[in-house]
Amino acid sequence: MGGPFVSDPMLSARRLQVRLGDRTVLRDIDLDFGPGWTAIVGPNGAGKSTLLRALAGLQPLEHGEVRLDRAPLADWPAPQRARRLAWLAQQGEAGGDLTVIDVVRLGRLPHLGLFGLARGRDEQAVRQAMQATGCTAWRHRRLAELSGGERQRVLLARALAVQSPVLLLDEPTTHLDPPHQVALVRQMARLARQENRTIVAVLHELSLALAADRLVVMAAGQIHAIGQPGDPLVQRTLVEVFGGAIRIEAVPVSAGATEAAAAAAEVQWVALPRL
Ligand SMILES: Nc1ncnc2c1ncn2[C@@H]1O[C@H](COP(=O)(O)OP(=O)(O)OP(=O)(O)O)[C@@H](O)[C@H]1O
Repeated sequence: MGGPFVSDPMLSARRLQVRLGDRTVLRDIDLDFGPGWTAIVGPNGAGKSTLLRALAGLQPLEHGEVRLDRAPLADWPAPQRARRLAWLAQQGEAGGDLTVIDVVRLGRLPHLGLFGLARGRDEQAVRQAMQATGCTAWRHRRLAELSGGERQRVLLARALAVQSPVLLLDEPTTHLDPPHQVALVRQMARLARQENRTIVAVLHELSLALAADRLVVMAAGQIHAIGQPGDPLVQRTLVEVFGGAIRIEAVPVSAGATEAAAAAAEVQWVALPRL
């Protein structure tokens, strides 16, 4: 997946423009997303979350259009759209009195048949999502009682339980410890490569983002570069938008614990602070 255009996109944005208050926070965004996982990176305030919200149909646009499976997002009936596109918000809600398993089951709501009856397939999806995020053991605890990282894993499980072809994740690694960050990256790579899912994740952890199939580098409401993590132009732009505060290095894949994040690649790219 190279530039902004992908041959058979699941999700497309054309000439997106968003104004918030008196500021244009997204300007003329053209992007296509097909099967694979894309990381959106850039400095605070670059417009990453606004872009993800726009892609999810949650952000009013000044102009432009988002298409899901070639049809305008606004034309999709809500349940069909919710089956095709799952979303993890930046700041997960506390969840009130709901237990973990009930929260994850919410991910199956768009699939429920007549009278809201859950089928075996729904329970299997819930089980798999809880296993993938390591929250099976707390399934009967209340979401409100969990730590920040535990809650994030439950909300991730809810998004995974949808089993949607398109998955939009806003800072999914927030509060996660390193093993769970790596597990999530492996999970995204697996879903993208083995199940052909289209995954778009806003990430602040640049070394995790550099394991993606494709990076979108944003700053000041615009896209500054798009390409594979090994692309020198993408790497140069990444260093530039962060004001030279980072450097990017190649690490041989056999070098250690983060090996799996790079999957089939020969090297893994890591971003290090320039101290
Ligand atoms: N309601 C609002 N009114 C005016 N400006 C807003 C409003 N909400 C957000 N913004 C501005 O829009 C810009 C983009 O915000 P956004 O949350 O998309 O950035 P981001 O790249 O996700 O940032 P971060 O890395 O800090 O999460 C920021 O400059 C922010 O200050």
